[in-house]
Amino acid sequence: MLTSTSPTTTGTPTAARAVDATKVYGSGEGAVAALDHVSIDFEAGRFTAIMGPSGSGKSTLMHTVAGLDDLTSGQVFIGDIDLTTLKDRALTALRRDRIGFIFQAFNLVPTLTALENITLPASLAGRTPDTGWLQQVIDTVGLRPRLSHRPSELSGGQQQRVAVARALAGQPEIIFADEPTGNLDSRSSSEILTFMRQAVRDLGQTIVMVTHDPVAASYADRVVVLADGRIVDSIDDPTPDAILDRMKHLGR
Ligand SMILES: Nc1ncnc2c1ncn2[C@@H]1O[C@H](COP(=O)(O)OP(=O)(O)OP(=O)(O)O)[C@@H](O)[C@H]1O
Repeated sequence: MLTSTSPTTTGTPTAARAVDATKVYGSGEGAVAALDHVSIDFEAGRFTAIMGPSGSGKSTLMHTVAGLDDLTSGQVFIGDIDLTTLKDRALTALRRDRIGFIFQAFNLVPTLTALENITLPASLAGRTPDTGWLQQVIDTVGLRPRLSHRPSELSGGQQQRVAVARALAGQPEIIFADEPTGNLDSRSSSEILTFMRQAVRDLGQTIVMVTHDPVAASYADRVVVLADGRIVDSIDDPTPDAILDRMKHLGR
């Protein structure tokens, strides 16, 4: 894991970065700059939250850095690889081999067991997951007693734990999580966020998470705040109060 990260000027390896990234939707008078010359490093082995008002460009930033959408100008890197130079097939392979995803809707396959769902990406890629690692992930997310259950036999929180384990199982260089607790009650949310936190602390995982929730964001090492397609703030070791306070200063 984390083999091809590149050092920043501060010496901290970055798992992903955007350089002068701009994304414009539409043209002429109707053009919207969803990202407006954004440059940011996502450091390896850290948990970063992306916050900002609705329409500020959070999803666009995540989707372009994850290679799910292209930029109008600028560059995005996963490790040392400039995604803007890759053709579709290479991009698909890179997403499959090096990136993990967790979505708000858990996106599990209903006919497969929890264990089969966890190992599905590796199976599709023709790989056998590292057994020791898989066991560690299963224990980290506390799923051992539920491995033979199908998604319909699991609570929402348990289903999202399966999705977290699925993302972790392939030892991706970086995991992108899009509102991963948006569909969960507060208890399940705090469980999932605790697992994500643990994965960063104990397993060295890199996670980037989009969220609207200051409590969810407070589990991160750093919160990056977007407004109108630009990065307007960055908060280290955030607390919910500190985040709320800084968001208030955005005047929204
Ligand atoms: N496919 C699209 N076509 C046109 N405009 C788009 C498209 N996708 C996003 N936008 C616009 O780009 C801007 C940023 O959208 P984005 O979804 O990245 O914001 P967001 O911060 O994730 O919002 P939310 O919190 O509501 O999900 C918005 O003004 C949005 O309307």
